Amino acid sequence: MNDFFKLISPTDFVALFADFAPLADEIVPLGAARGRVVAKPLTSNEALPPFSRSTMDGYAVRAADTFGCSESETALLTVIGEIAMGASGQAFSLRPGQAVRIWTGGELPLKADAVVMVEYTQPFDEQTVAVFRPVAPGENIIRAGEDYAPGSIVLEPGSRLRPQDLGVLSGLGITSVPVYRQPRVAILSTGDELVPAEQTPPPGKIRDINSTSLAALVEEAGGRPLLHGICSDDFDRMLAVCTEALAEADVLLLSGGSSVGQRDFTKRVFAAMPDSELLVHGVSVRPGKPTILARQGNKALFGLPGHVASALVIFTCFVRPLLRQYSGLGATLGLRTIRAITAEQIPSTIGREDYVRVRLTAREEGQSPLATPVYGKSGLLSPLVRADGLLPIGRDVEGLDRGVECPVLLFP
Ligand SMILES: Nc1nc2c(c(=O)[nH]1)N[C@H]1C(S)=C(S)[C@@H](COP(=O)(O)OP(=O)(O)OC[C@H]3O[C@@H](n4cnc5c(N)ncnc54)[C@H](O)[C@@H]3O)O[C@H]1N2
Ligand code: MOO
Repeated sequence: MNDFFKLISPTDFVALFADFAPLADEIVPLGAARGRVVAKPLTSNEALPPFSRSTMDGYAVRAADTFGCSESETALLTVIGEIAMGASGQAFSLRPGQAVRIWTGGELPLKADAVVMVEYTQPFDEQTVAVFRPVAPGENIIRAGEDYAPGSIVLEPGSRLRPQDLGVLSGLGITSVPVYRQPRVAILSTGDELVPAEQTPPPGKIRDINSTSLAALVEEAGGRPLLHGICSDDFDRMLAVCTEALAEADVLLLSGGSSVGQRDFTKRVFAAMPDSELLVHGVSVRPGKPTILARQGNKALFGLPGHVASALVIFTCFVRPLLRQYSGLGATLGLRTIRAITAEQIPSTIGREDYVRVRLTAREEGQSPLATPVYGKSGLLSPLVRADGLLPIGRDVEGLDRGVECPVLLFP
């Protein structure tokens, strides 16, 4: 009996990733840090903003001087000067009854606690401005340190850097960041029927699809794909190519090249690699049952099913969480999930977790979208192209009725 049938559950599969350590950290400049994952706490050494600033064009005032003023009873304030943009406001200190002309973003003068918008003022004479709407203390200003106080933690380890995060770091003068190294993922397609996508396949051959879709999936998940092309179904050749590819990588993805009996072939290649250990040979999911996982120290080797849709689903459910584990994000799917309603009855077989490809149709506002299954053999990609996400149906569930609520994992 071939040991395809020693199936591991998807949960047990993902649990294995806890034994893979996140990769070491490295320092990268801010310009190259988008999407990278922070490896150490980032703390502000200074206040942001560094000084109290006006958020409007107008007059910096002592708010109390404007209390009770109105259109019929204006407050008359003496204008003692103007703070040019980029000049320090500390050149002025307001005494009661005084104001200073200020622009959006300018540093407040000493003793000022609010800004009156220019629209609510009128010049009275050369040195006096009439204010006809009162302001409260703190109005129209951002206080020093209101964004971040000195010593506060700005980003915790495990944060994936988004544009707004990078903006804050640059505001604080943190121009390089410690981040986890990106996992390097060697991608190898195998099968004597495959030719590179640039070539016109002769009869009996097809173009390599998996290399391209897997490389894009790796990039999207924050890894760095290393393409190794196509390898023929030859044990010695494959052992040499896999060994060489893994030497430069953290993960090896080997897709196809081995139906049933020949699956042992991938297993034998992985087993023959120095210091390797076989962890999984078959997982109870559909599509993608004939999946192999081996490790070599902290490196992982995946034997992915050759069928194009199966390879994609297995990447999403298993390779992606491992890449996240290496990147410091934890072994999670990292996909957005939404609640949807099944548009029709969806059958499923007991014993295997089904990942049904579904298309979502919006309904009226406030209502969950409808999930319609897009059926198709796992050798076809068009169902995945038409689908918006995957609807997991548990191992012990026989199927879903029409009209039931279900979670849908959205494709990234
Ligand atoms: N008698 C049985 N046959 C098969 C079984 C089974 O249990 N008994 N399992 C089926 C299932 S399920 C899957 S999934 C596949 C597993 O396929 P392999 O991983 O062994 O890979 P291949 O046989 O090489 O490929 C299958 C299919 O995919 C095409 N392929 C492979 N690589 C690529 C690529 N890079 N780009 C495009 N297409 C690729 C290949 O030409 C085959 O058509 O086995 C079933 N068979
Ligand atoms: O398990 Mo296969 O991956 O159904 O096509």
